[in-house]
Amino acid sequence: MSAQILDGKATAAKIKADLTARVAVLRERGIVPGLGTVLVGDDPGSQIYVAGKHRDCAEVGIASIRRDLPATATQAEVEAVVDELNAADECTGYIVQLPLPRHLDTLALIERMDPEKDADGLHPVNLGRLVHMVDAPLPCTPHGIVKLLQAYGVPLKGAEVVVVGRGITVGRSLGLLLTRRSENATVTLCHTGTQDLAAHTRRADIVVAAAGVPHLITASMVKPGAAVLDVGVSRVDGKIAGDVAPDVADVAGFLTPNPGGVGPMTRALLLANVVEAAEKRVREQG
Ligand SMILES: Nc1nc(=O)c2c([nH]1)NC[C@@H]1CN(c3ccc(C(=O)N[C@@H](CCC(=O)O)C(=O)O)cc3)C=[N+]21
Repeated sequence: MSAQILDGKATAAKIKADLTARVAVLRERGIVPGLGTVLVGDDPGSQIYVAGKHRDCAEVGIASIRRDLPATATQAEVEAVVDELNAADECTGYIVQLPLPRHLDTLALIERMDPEKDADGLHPVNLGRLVHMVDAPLPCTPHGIVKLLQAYGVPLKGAEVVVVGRGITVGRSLGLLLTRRSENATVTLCHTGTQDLAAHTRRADIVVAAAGVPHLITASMVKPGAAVLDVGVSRVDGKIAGDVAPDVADVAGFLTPNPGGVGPMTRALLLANVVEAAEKRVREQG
């Protein structure tokens, strides 16, 4: 038996086609959505991701605004760029690429962003809005995971979901999305302090591996037929290694490829946040 592939690339392409149409409507009204990226330093992985985001923008008609700073940039220098993008009308949403060099205060920079321009959905105000269940830009990877499961008809209502990894960008916020009334899943959040990880994952209908530990999830840890989503992006010997071991394909019912799974969905939902911010601006300013 082999798992059905949860094709993130194909699902992201459909989302981007819908966004392209919405951007065209905005452009007819004289509004051009613009995505800004703030990249500090020269980490090769981050360079590739940022380049990919600008390629996606070009594909759907979103304007690109790039701000690249050297690894030696001071807190004040990055803050000045954040202030500039907060004020820039042509920038409807932006991200500060993570991780930042260690001498910078990441939370202080995210808090300084205009929450209405937070394309990552990671500003404390927007995470708070998510807790309160009011409208806000959603964190892109968790949102992409929910959209991908829905696209393949994987049932969420009543499902037992085990999320592995408690990072802000994925694990911690995914539980908030999946436990909304509209999704109604039951979520267990596992982390490095979890006593018996396999005992949890074996009970799960859906396993989301977002720990950043290569091949952490193996076949013996997965219930036959379960959906397994691989969020890991470790680099081992220059190749991307996910959190899910290849033999999981023999027991899982649904599986994301990696690359080609969660990554492209993350990028598509980032664009969605930018388009939605532009549409919201139109609604509010007429
Ligand atoms: N402020 C911020 N927001 C982010 O969303 C953010 C970030 N910082 N820092 C780094 C992580 C990582 N991340 C990825 C997104 C897409 C792919 C992706 O599309 N990967 C391709 C493969 C690309 C390749 O070959 O490297 C795929 O999975 O098919 C990967 C990784 C977003 N992140």
